[in-house]
Amino acid sequence: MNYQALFEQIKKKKSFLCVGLDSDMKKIPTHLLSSTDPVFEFNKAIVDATADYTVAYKPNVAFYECRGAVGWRSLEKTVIYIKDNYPDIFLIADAKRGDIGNTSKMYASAFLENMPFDSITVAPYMGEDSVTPFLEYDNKWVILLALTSNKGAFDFQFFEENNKKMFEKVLEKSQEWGTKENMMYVVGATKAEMLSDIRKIAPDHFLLVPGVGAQGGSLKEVAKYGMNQSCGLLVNSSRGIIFADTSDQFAIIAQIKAKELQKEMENLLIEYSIL
Ligand SMILES: O=c1ccn([C@@H]2O[C@H](COP(=O)(O)O)[C@@H](O)[C@H]2O)c(=O)[nH]1
Repeated sequence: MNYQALFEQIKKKKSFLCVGLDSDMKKIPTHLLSSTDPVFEFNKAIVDATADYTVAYKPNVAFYECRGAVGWRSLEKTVIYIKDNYPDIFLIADAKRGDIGNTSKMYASAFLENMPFDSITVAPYMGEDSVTPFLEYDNKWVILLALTSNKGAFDFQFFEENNKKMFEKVLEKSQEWGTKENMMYVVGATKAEMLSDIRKIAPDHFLLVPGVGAQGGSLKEVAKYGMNQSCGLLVNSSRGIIFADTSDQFAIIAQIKAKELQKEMENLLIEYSIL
């Protein structure tokens, strides 16, 4: 999916929501546990309930990898199900990969070639040759960690040299490798006030913004400081939607939560003249 197609989806659905499929086996509703693949059944129900309100899904690979081959199979079935049934929805592998070039090539092939993901999150720490192998696929995206939502972000990302913070250097330098058509950045909703400075360095790029819902970030603040003329935002909520309820009503409650966020997003898209 390219930049314009993503923007068209945002306008069509009046939403810039990304639903995070952090499908922790320990939280799967008990009535699904007797099926052969409870995580896939859970994801399928969540996807069918929320697809009208979201433009992206983001399975966090950790929740699948931790279960070995069975988990990988659930992940693969989930992304194939989404691509087959909702082909216009943007798929993010939240895998936070990045290694020497020769190894990054293998990670890129795993997620962008052998599974139908549109994008993958990548850690920038190892620099250019660790990132560029992910950029070799047409219509696929790298989502580079810039300023993360967690407390540990303050350990390295604010390190300053020549008046430039490390995350600002990441935003600036990486624009030599990719463009707004194949690179996005992760910026945590918990640090929304930093978005206006980030927009000075990356005015046009899409930003993947996790941290609303369970981590307490404010959607309003994110839109106020981060929205650009093409919206430029994919705001993720995982636990706040998929585990809002863990009874046999989980899918309908997830739908209500996704619809609430979509409605808030619609109002913000109107307020900032995108719709
Ligand atoms: O800075 C970051 C980068 C990634 N994440 C991931 O996003 C989701 C957030 O889940 P919630 O349940 O909505 O808190 C999760 O997969 C994180 O690993 C992030 O939170 N912050």
